[in-house]
Amino acid sequence: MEGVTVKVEDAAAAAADEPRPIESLLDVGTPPFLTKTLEMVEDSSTDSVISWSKAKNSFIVWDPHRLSAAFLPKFFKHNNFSSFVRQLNTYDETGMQGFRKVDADRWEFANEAFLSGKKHLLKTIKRRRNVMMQGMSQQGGGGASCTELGQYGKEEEVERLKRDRDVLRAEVLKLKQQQQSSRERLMVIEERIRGSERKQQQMTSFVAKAFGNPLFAERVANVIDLSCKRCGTSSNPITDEVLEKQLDLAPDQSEVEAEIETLVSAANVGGMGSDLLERLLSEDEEVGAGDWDEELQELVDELDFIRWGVLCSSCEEGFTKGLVALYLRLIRVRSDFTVRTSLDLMIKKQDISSRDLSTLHWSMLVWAIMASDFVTTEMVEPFLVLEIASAILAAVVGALVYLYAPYWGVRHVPGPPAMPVVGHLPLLAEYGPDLFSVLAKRHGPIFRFHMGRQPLVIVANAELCREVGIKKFKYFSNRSIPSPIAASPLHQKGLFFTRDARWSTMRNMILSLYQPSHLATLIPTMQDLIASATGDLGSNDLTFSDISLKLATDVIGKAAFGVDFGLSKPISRRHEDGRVQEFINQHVYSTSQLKMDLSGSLSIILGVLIPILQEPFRQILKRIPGTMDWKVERTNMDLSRRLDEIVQSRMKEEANDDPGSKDFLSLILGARETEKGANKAFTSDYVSAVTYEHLLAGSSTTSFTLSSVVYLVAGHPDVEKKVLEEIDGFGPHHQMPTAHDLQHKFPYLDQVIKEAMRFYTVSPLVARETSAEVSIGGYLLPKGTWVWLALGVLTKDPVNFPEPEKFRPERFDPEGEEEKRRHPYAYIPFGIGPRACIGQKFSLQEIKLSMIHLYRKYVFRHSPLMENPLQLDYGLVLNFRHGVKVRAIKRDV
Ligand code: HEM
Repeated sequence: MEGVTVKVEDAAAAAADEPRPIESLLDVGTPPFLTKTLEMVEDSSTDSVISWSKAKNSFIVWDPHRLSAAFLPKFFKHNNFSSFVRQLNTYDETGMQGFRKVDADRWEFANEAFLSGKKHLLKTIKRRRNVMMQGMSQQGGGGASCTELGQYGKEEEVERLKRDRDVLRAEVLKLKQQQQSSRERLMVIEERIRGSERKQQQMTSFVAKAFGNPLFAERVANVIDLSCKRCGTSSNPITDEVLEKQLDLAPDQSEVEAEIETLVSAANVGGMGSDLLERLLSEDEEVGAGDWDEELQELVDELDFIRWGVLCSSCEEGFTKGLVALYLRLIRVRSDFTVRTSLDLMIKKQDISSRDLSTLHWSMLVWAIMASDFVTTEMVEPFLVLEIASAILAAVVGALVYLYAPYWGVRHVPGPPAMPVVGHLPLLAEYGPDLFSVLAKRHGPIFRFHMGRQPLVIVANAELCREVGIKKFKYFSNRSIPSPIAASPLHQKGLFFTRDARWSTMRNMILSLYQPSHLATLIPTMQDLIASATGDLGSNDLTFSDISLKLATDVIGKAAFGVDFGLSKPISRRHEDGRVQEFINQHVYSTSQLKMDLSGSLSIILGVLIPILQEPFRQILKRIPGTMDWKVERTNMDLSRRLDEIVQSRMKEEANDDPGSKDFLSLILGARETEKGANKAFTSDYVSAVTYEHLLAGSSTTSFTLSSVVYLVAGHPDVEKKVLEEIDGFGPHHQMPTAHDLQHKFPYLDQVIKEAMRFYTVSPLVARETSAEVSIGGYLLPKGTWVWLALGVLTKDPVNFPEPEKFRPERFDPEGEEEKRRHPYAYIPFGIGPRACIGQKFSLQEIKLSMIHLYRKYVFRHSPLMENPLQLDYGLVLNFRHGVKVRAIKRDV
């Protein structure tokens, strides 16, 4: 650190900031207080209250109360007599210019310079120098004062001390701030020095290597004979003595340090140079041409070795050789900042001003050596090989750190050994969704699963789910964003993936649209669509899951957008235009890309394996026609455009006060205007995304659930019998149930639906992400950990669901023992806590209505074309791989 000086950037400003002694703050010329007091005493109208003594060399306060009430406010803007006395007291009564309390029995004060008609003398009266010390001694009872320490004195002292304390506090604060900023500056400088030292070490080790090479040494020896080839001038002033120094091959640490010391002190001669060096060293500061005058020249002269480099300045060749000699010399002395300074100087002198100095700094070494006669490529090669090898090593270490960093934070959580890059994905391919039950059995209720590089902490226990979803919700209020979604802004802007404050504003607003009263108004629309979809199922084998998907899409299309997609109508009755069909095609394509395995687009796969590559690759691939990324991008763009069109035209309708249809979109646009803060959160792109999300979240989940009910009931005649009894028992088949009926008159359907959702949990994993470090199940999870709740494991746990592989709706009978015994959060197919599914009631209403319609007309049997056991696809939600194939048998009723 020796020889390093800290530059004061702005002396004036710094001086202004400097703390000043309290005395100087008090030294303010003739105090207004004295002037006003004199005025008050002089004023003959106040004589009954305050007046001169007979001798006119002291004044007497005859009536302190009246003085406080009538005159102090007028002259001093307060009515506090004690304050007035205190002010007098701040003028040193023991000094020549002080106030004395003349008479112990009355308020009479005197001062040599406080005389009638002698206003000009007032400025000679000075305030006491050390008010605080005086105050303290008074407190201790010592010292004389003009104030009697009675009623006024003590209060007075307290007030004064308070004020003094405040002044001191402000001073201390200021000093602290200055100390802090000095400390910060020091840290910056230390960091720079460390950086310089690092570079110097690298350079030294290179030079040591170069000089260790006999060929190099030999070439250096030739320096003596070198002369400039072009102009013939002897460019080499290097004497034997200098050469000896240069060939001192193993630079001794202490010698090098000594050289640096010499250099720095040379630069500092007479206080000159150090500031300049500082400024040259500073990366933030540009040194203008005007700064390069005498001072610099002096510095150059002192750093005499620089002359070696510029001796042959008559031609470029000479310059190059001189430069190389200089450079080698400079890097040997390990003074990096000197190298910079000198190079800058050299370049300035040779007028190569346009070069980028910072780039030059490193490349200069290689360039200079290659361009010179001193060094051959063979000499440099080992150095380059070393460089390349270190670069490769650094890259490998970097890659390993990148790949394993997320794992490191959760390494204590148990889990099976993970393969590099792909993690546990091969296990998922082998076991399918059952994998998590298998892992829970092996590793307990909380374990690690690596989706590619990303570790997930899987929670497979009802109580822990309650902890994550409800008790510690504030740490888990957001969802982690998986790779397929990270690639799609359209999907990210829905409620599902929005975060923090925006999420809560959006959620509160949407929730208000899901009031039971609004859901009840949707019943007739749902019934129309269901009747149309299930009107004629024929008697052939059919893929029921396709029918239910069309139906669910139509229902949600109508409820969300007010658009009749008409997918479930017979083709002859569809009045769809090409645009609707195109929209649906795009929707289906976009949805089918959201897979969690390795079958998505290349950028999505990369997102799973090496997330850092996902976005760059997506950007490239989406521009290459024919790639899956290109198709996804186009589809999503088209989809967004169409959604925007729908939103824009609906906005216009709203603006025109056109009542239109009261679908979700209209309601949300209306609420946007009325609810506080909603307009900000719900910009039109978010409105599009949330509306579209309904289509996404509402269609495949509902359709999957309805299909699994039909599939499971078809395989369980006893259940089917009870279902039919309940539906038939409700009333004549033309009687449509109301919202109230749906809630209270179909208890067995409730149980069947619940059991089907338990049997095939459409969303077996629910995602969360920690927003701060938090402990779950005894494991401390760092901020940003992906924590997923394994709803699918809970529903297959025999502790909560005995004989879980059996389809038995009665286990949900509210009167049954099993239901009563079960942990309240063992069955959560719609999620848990404030982030649970928003569409739960909507979809249950739709499923129940569909069942009533279907089973009034048909019963179903498994088609022989149906595989056994049923195969599932594992995407963002579960799907039937080959669909649910059944045969509809018309009921004879
Ligand atoms: C059987 C049908 C459905 C099932 C099984 C289901 C399941 C789920 C699950 C498990 C979650 C995550 C909950 C959590 O993280 O705790 C969720 C969230 C969500 N669901 Fe559903 N869902 C269904 C139908 C619907 C429908 C019909 C809609 C729309 C009308 C919908 C809209 C949403 C939305 C917007 C969220 C995100 C809520 C938020 O983050 O605040 N879902 N759903």
